[in-house]
Amino acid sequence: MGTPVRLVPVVTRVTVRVPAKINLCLGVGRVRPDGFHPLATVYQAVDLHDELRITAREDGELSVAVHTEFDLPEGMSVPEGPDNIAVRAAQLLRERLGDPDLGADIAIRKVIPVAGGMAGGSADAAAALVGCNELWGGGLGRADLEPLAAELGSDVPFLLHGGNAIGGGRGETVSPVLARGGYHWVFATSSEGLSTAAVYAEFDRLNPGAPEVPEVPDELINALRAGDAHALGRALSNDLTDASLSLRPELADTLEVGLEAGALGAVISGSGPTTAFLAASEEHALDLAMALASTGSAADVIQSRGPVSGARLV
Ligand SMILES: C[C@@](CO)(OP(=O)(O)O)[C@H](O)COP(=O)(O)OP(=O)(O)OC[C@H]1O[C@@H](n2ccc(N)nc2=O)[C@H](O)[C@@H]1O
Ligand SMILES: Nc1ncnc2c1ncn2[C@@H]1O[C@H](COP(=O)(O)OP(=O)(O)O)[C@@H](O)[C@H]1O
Repeated sequence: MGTPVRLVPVVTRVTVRVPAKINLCLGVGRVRPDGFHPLATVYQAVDLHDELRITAREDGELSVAVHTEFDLPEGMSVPEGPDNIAVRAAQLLRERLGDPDLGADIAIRKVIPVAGGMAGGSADAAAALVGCNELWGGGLGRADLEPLAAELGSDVPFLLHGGNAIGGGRGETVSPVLARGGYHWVFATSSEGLSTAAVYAEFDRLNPGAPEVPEVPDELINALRAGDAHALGRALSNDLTDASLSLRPELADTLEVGLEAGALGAVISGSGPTTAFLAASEEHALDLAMALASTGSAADVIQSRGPVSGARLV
């Protein structure tokens, strides 16, 4: 009989990369009794990544430090404490694993715009689930992490998957879309964030007759199946557009500039205020980016590609 063996983590530090998302279509139905809206959306994960470096601790402490690569929208901050959604994700996983001594120092390098409609917080939550599961030897598979992800936020489960996927329910049920091709995007960010809850509330005010069951347009699925960027550009849609424009009218000008500069399609990303423009090629994306940057209305103009994978250890 020797001394009891204490299980120690196999690794002491992991790095996880996690993408942003856009909604190629966002069908929104009438608000449910629980306050959420039924959605019929197609998510695409795009090549704009946050990176989380997570170091194990054995004293049950969870800390977070955030380094942003850009100026935050006015009046906006990313919490560096228990309110950070990456910390909430780690806490939830720890409860699921049932060991209060599990701890971690989480360092987030933020590249995804904050409060921009690109799910940056949700992405960090998905990354923290994947990273801490590895670090703590949790042994949970993606299917086990999904319910935890859904508890953290409606679009967290998609960030575990990535690619192109249909989102149903309140956005948390995710099924992959058979799709072909890669797409070139240009994003125009804003110096002012938009609250998701405020945009949904404005949607309710503007749409008392919203359908109970929203639908994904066939044209969009067909465009993705065919890998046809021109058809995809024509099929982009977002039921939150009027609500976002009602709160931020100047976004209409940005959409117009991109379309006049030849974008195949333009759409507000999720609840906004980031706007997304589809280009036919890398060169076309550069032309669009220059046209958008020259107006000076965007905080930043970013070229990107999609689809890419979800949260991954690197
Ligand atoms: C609009 C979307 C489109 O993908 O993306 P973002 O623009 O935030 O990136 C999502 O629905 C955002 O999902 P997420 O940001 O995870 O929302 P949650 O944390 O679950 O909810 C925040 C708030 O948004 C509202 N909400 C969210 C989802 C939903 N289907 N109906 C809602 O009404 C509720 O008021 C809720 O309190
Ligand atoms: N790790 C995080 N990254 C970004 N925002 C976070 C994070 N944790 C909490 N938040 C809070 O979430 C809100 C922004 O959420 P975010 O996911 O960036 O926007 P959106 O829902 O528009 O995609 C802000 O109020 C921010 O303070």
